[in-house]
Amino acid sequence: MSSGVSRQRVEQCFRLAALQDPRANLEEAEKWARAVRERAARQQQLRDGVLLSELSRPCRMMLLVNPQSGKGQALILYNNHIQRMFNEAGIIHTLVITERQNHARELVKEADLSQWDALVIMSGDGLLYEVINGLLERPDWEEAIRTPLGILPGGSGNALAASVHHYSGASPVSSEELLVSCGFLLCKGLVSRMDLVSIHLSSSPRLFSFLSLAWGFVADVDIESEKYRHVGAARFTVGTLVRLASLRVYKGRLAYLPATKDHNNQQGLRNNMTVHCNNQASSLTPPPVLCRPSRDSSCHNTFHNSCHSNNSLKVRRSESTPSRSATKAPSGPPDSLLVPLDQPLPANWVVVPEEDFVLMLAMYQSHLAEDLLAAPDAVSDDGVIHLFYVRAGISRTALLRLFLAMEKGAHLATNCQHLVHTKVRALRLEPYSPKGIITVDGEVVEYGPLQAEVHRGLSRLITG
Ligand SMILES: Nc1ncnc2c1ncn2[C@@H]1O[C@H](COP(=O)(O)OP(=O)(O)OP(=O)(O)O)[C@@H](O)[C@H]1O
Repeated sequence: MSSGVSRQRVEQCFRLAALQDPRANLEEAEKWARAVRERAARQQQLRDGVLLSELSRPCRMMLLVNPQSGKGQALILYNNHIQRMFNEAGIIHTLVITERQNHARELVKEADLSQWDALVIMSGDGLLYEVINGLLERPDWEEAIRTPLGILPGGSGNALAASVHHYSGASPVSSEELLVSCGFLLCKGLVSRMDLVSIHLSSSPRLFSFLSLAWGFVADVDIESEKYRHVGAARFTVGTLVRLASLRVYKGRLAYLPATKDHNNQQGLRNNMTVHCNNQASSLTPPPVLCRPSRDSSCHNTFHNSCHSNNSLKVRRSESTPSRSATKAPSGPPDSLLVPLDQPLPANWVVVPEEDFVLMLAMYQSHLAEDLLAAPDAVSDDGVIHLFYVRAGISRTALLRLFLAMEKGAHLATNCQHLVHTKVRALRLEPYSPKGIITVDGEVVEYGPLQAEVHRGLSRLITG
């Protein structure tokens, strides 16, 4: 009744304004047409299952801010941009300033989640990692992990924020504009599903990752560039150049369970808490694509799907800080595709023939950092791990070209014969090199054998 009355009033206002100022007619009509189009598109997305729901109004958010993230400006950015935006949008939010590592994790483990419509993180990706793993450590994890999560970029990597912006269809923007864009998307409050990947390390509890798993060049740059944090996102460029000068080869065995056509066809069929599994399905995998010969003489022939990846993210590593994998194991769903790490792989897995790598990167969101579009066709809940690896033998020039192309997501079109991209549902990595770095969501974990399995749409993400 009241909404009918208010709609009548709005329509009258529109007609009145149109009559009074004919010059504004076109502008006004375009505004209305845009609003109608956007609403229709949103409703279609809700029907298609791309969007799950809208946040209820008024909305109550817990906003977790890491004041140390990025250049230490997160609170200033909140005061300058977010506070007013949220107030105008009628979002009731409680600001929680994190004080130390694992503070956010402890908070969400204990929180009465019925009081919150969403948990929003204003920081780099590390704080969201803590929140997700904290939610999955709760006895009521099945319900808790469905709490809508939001991200506001406050770090120097901001990969998830850049991915959310990308999923909204908007063009790339600068850091501060990214913050405003993500704030706006949070105010819209449209909720999608987000894949999580469970990761087993040899002697640490299972952990959950929402962004990436890296070994070799990418992980090295990520960690080594920590010392250049003061230059912001440019630290990855500096780190890449430094690491290129001392390019290394890593030995190991990589194997994976391919994503199947069957699985991809099921994209519209959403399964809340379990992954669609088909252990018999490797025969349905698309045949490997022979890459076109590259004009770059440093690249040799190979097979497999084309493509590749890059570098970066932030990471805070300190000897006095417990490692990411050192905390209590989350509960969470079972891993139906994995056998124990010390057992042979199931027969339907593919073992990569090469044993010499420059990098391995598994991505489940589109961006590896604000300006690194590593997996351009990834969406938040496609149920696949985008696996990239670069075989040894690539020249420094070719590797640099890949990273530069990645800024626009064009690395997949460079036809580099050393770059392989394939979509998988699970993987196992056994490094042979005695030393190295492995990162999960941009931070260091125990170095050694590991395996991972994607859990489709396990969590909820506000994507706008
Ligand atoms: N007040 C604090 N002081 C120090 N560390 C904190 C504080 N609050 C949270 N942390 C920890 O900082 C770690 C890194 O945070 P996060 O990744 O969000 O930011 P960042 O490292 O600055 O981001 P980026 O890598 O994008 O630069 C998290 O693991 C978190 O536990």
